[in-house]
Amino acid sequence: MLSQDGSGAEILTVEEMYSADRLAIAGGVAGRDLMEAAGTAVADSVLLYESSRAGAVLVLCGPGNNGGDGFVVARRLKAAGRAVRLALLGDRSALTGDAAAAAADWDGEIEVLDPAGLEDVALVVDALFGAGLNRPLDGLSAAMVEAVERAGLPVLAVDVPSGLAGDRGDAPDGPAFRADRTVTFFRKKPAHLIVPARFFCGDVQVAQIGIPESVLQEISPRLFENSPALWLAGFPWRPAEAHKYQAGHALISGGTEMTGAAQLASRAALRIGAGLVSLACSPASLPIYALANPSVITLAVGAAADFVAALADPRRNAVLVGPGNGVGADTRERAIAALEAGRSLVLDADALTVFEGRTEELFKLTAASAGETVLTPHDGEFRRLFPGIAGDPLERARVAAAQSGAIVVLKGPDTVVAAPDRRASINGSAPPWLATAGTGDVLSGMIVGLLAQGMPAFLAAGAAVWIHAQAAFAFGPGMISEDLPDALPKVLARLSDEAGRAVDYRKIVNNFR
Ligand SMILES: NC(=O)C1=CN([C@@H]2O[C@H](COP(=O)(O)OP(=O)(O)OC[C@H]3O[C@@H](n4cnc5c(N)ncnc54)[C@H](OP(=O)(O)O)[C@@H]3O)[C@@H](O)[C@H]2O)[C@H](O)CC1
Ligand SMILES: [K+]
Repeated sequence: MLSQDGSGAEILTVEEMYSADRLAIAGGVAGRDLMEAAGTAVADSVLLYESSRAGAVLVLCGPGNNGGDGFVVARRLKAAGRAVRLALLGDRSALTGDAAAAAADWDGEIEVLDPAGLEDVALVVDALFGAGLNRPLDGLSAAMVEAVERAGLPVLAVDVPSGLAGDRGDAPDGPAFRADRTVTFFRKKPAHLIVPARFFCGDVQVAQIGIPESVLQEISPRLFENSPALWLAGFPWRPAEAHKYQAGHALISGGTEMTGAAQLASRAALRIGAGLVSLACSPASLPIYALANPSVITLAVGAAADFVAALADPRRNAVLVGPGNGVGADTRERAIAALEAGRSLVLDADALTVFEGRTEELFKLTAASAGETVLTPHDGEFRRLFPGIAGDPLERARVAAAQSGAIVVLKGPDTVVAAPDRRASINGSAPPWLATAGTGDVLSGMIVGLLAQGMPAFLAAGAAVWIHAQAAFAFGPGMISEDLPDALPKVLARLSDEAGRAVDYRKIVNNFR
């Protein structure tokens, strides 16, 4: 599942985090040591980033181990010479276990939580609730959130901003801190990545606190942060001795009116490394495609039957139907032909819309197909194709993948790639300017380009989503879709260095010198 190194891409649910805790403690790590390391990591983050602030750090401690972390933070900051105040929600006598031990090591005053007592405060450390939040904030904690917000004070959240449920990406049910920074432990949770929960966390830092990596074998998480750690080891770099047929052949279905979409997709498929790209289009639109895309093979295809003929060539091993194809029977027939031909297939845009209200027919075909299918809906297409599925993007993509037997790419600022076996990746960052016309066509072209090169669909979709966002970041604001395919090589070059392939390419260049 994970690339060989698998370094740190896993995302753990709250339940899995508690298991990691238990497994670490069962393996001989003392819970108190975990808490000491957690609190120290938070204190270090304050000292590193907030040292400029005059005024007191106010540590808000809750009744559990999140609060226990807070006692460690306060003690460490005080020892480092920072002005620190500590306020506890509930009674000190109610503290148990590691939290009680951490409180016993605190030699300062323990105030009662007081929304009115913020005047000399420069920074709030939120150690009220973390993984254990199980209901919306109310009473004093809710009042505290409001008072801190009104005072405009910066917040550093311990593990998860209080008020946010760690496993959910949707907006919190009640008040929640809007943290400038969150320090979490061992691995991120879904709330740290899924929009809008992610926006309450600010900059998320992951601290290692002594939980051994080996616990992951036992937990075997199914959720990952989309990053090269997940798929770089399986990225289809072109070997030195390769010829173009070894890098696959993508067949892309082009529309007659909207001729831009398939061109963007074709260029992107070539740029991501497909050996050949054939663009199947109507005879009337062929000159438009042929003139504008010299490196793309244009295929005159009239009725759907001709598209079936184009699929007869097994070398055309990956297919994309949808971008600019038009919402009509012909598009649906092309998609069905590709599914029946058992090719690796991306269905995007119109090829999704044409199955509205006909998902049973689609799912029968995707389940029966010998090839892997990738569906790439944006939110609107998703809701039309899967009207009955509710929840946050992660949950919805997972349910749709299970129902359709396909890889589902639910596009958004936190694009989720989900597989039928519940594996899923969340893309943690994409620039706002990526949401512009045509970028979806480029993405679907990148996915089919990687499928053509034999990359497994779950990893191909993840790699394409991540590289797509990075290319957009690299280009910067003002980017339009035409810029994206040509912005890919820079990201690929960076990745090839990261993959340690740089030596090969330099060797090749030196050979030709
Ligand atoms: N491996 C790690 O990640 C480590 C994490 N640590 C820290 O431990 C917390 C989790 O601690 P836990 O005690 O399990 O839970 P919390 O401290 O988050 O919550 C404490 C209790 O608060 C009650 N609760 C929940 N929601 C509310 C609410 N809205 N209002 C009032 N009270 C609430 C609930 O108890 P109930 O009995 O009332 O249900 C919670 O149990 C984790 O976040 C890390 O910060 C370890 O320190 C180190 C290892
Ligand atoms: K917290």
